[in-house]
Amino acid sequence: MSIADFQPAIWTNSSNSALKISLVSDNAIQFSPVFTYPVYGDSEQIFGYQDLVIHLAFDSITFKPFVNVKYSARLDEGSDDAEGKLLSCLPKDDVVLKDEAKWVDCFQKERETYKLPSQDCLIDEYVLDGETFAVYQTKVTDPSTEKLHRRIQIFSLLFIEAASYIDQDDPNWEIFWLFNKENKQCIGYATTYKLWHYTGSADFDKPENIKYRARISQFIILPPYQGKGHGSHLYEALFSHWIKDASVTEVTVEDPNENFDDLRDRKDLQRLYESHFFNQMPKDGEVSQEWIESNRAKYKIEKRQFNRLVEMIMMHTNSPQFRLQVKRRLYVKNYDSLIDMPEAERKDALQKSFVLLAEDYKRIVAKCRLGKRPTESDDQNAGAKKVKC
Ligand SMILES: CC(=O)SCCNC(=O)CCNC(=O)[C@H](O)C(C)(C)COP(=O)(O)OP(=O)(O)OC[C@H]1O[C@@H](n2cnc3c(N)ncnc32)[C@H](O)[C@@H]1OP(=O)(O)O
Repeated sequence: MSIADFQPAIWTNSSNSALKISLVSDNAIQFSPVFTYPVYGDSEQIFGYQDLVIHLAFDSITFKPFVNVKYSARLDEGSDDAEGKLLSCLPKDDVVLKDEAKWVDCFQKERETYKLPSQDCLIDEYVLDGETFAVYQTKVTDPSTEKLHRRIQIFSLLFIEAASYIDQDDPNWEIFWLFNKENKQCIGYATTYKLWHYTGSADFDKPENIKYRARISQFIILPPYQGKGHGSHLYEALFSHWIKDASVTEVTVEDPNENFDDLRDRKDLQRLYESHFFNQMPKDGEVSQEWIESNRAKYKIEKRQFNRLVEMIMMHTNSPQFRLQVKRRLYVKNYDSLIDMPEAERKDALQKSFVLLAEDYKRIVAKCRLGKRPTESDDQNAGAKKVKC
């Protein structure tokens, strides 16, 4: 060994690059994780190996897991346990290690008896590119999907920031599953929870009137199936389901990221457009918070989101009150930081936030089918930087 062989850098691997995930059907589709810190720690590094590759493969139907860790050299002392750390996030005694033929044999046997959840759990179906996809709702404890959830939940850790495993024994957790109905492949899933919503003593005294906020916790479309409209369909299926459920007062989302926010904005706006809400908006003057409150309940959209949607509609319909409506809300929201500023500085800060927000709204509206074709300038705005207010 030369001196260079003892330098820590050559024994240090990025866990995001080393981990290769595959979904296997007739062929294998390989992709990389976005986050590995829940598995390998905050630095997302694995020490003690050269040329480290960690193969984590799943059968695309049963999700039977397979792990094979390969490297050209490993330090005898002080190296991380690349395999053990990954196994601790996968269901115990379920993973096939190294023996690929055994793994293929196992999942092929499982496939023979593998079933989708029962028809009672079916809440929606749609056809995309000639194939039928179905959304099923099950409790996390449901025996029909419990095993699948234990296997697939690592995708939440690897693709959703700050995700952690949900309590597998708490039946209040529900999962909305998206499957390709023809080949039984799981396309994605959303974990959800209903939180009790106190709506006053009258309802409180009658258990049959107890209300809930439905919260989307983890929402994922598996990487090979993204960008085809499945996320939009799954979100719409969840929302339609809760609109019909009288016990649900509103739909909330836990810690959405930018991509999810985009999808949610587009779908919420489209739904309001299709229910002719745009025509019901007050034509003149500011849209009052009382009006917003009385209308948002009907659509089960949470307050901040509904305010933003109302503003997007005002912009889209060229309401002369759009600017004032946005600035009023931003002023109230940022009151503590704005109040101590000199007036000119305050106006400038509000104007800058308004311009950024309006650009963002244009970008979102341009992606929706709201009865007019997107213009060339909409397309240019589509690349605008995203700022959430
Ligand atoms: C609450 C939370 O969990 S927040 C975390 C959200 N989850 C994640 O970030 C995990 C990783 N990412 C994902 O799971 C997915 O990418 C999601 C959930 C964010 C989006 O799901 P997708 O199925 O990719 O969404 P969908 O396909 O409906 O829309 C995404 C894009 O595809 C476009 N699209 C929709 N249908 C089609 C189609 N038929 N052909 C081509 N493009 C399409 C949409 O216009 C959209 O475009 P954009 O990227 O410019 O906004």
